[in-house]
Amino acid sequence: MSLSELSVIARIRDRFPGGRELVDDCGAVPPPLPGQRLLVTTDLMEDGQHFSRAWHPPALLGRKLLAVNLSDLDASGATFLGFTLTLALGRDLAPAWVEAFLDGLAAASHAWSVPVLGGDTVGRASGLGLGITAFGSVARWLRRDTVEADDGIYVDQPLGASLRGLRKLMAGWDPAVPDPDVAAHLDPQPRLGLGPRLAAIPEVHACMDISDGLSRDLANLATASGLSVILAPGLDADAVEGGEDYARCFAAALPQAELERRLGIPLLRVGTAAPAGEAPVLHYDGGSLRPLPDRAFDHFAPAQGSDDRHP
Ligand SMILES: Nc1ncnc2c1ncn2[C@@H]1O[C@H](COP(=O)(O)OP(=O)(O)O)[C@@H](O)[C@H]1O
Ligand SMILES: Cc1ncc(C[n+]2csc(CCOP(=O)(O)OP(=O)(O)O)c2C)c(N)n1
Ligand SMILES: [Mg+2]
Repeated sequence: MSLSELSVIARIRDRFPGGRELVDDCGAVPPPLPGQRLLVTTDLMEDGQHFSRAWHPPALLGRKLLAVNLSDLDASGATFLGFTLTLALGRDLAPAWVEAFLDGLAAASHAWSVPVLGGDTVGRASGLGLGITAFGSVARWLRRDTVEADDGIYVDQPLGASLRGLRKLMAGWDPAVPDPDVAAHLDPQPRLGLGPRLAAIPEVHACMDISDGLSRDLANLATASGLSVILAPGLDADAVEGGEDYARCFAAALPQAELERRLGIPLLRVGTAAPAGEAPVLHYDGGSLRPLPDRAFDHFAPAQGSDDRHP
């Protein structure tokens, strides 16, 4: 394949579920299931900002691009209807890189049974911007703004591995050498399907996915819901700073053991909701409750791709 707008679109038509329908100015979003609502989410990934081409195998990057978008839909309780794909491709990209990226993304869209509905392909001088907008159907929308005081806040998988993987890659780790942290960063595995199961439990009041890290995402839940979250004791620094873990993070008024029994998976308690206090997230520091600083990745910090972006 030579790199051209037509060759990229031809490969998408050939390889993706729904690809054969890409013949018009517009695509059609499948209707939500009867009685359900249509949800939409968008995430953009930029070279140097969300990933580095220097270490990210292209097929895994394609898979991660879809995974992070479906993770948002799933955390809202939705099942997947389809997605659009926007590609801004630097003229210096090797055609083989683009092929591998598209093949990884196509394999993921087959695996998660979610068709491509449309998109756009443009060139740019250099660099790479990758965008997906994904649509879903939801019976009960699990939102960020419906946490209730005294809810326990839980996640469905350990946090911090992706950040450790990123640090290793920045320090020169060879991505071909197997490592669980590096794998968590390059190829995150959100537990897709858990969101709708959580939505079916009335005592689960709210849910979101962990993309920015607990220190920011618990604040997102707390602020949206007009209360504070008290961080659970005993979490390590990587779990609190974290980011890109793509765990489901949910608020529930049921004991942990009962939730684990119903869901059939172990959970990690990360906090407790309380009436609004001094800050959105509070933690125990030497016996007293203090505001938890925001340790999330800063998109607008000046240093490109260095650790200074984590304040
Ligand atoms: N440029 C934008 N235009 C409109 N809405 C936006 C824009 N950027 C973010 N949002 C909205 O702001 C909210 C928070 O965004 P974000 O923190 O990126 O969510 P997430 O972590 O789930 O991707 C979401 O409702 C998102 O749709
Ligand atoms: C080269 C590189 N630098 C830094 C990071 C770390 N990083 C980039 S974006 C991000 C947070 C999540 O991205 P964002 O676009 O804010 O996702 P959203 O909350 O919109 O889902 C993190 C931890 C990375 N993955 N790769
Ligand atoms: Mg976003």
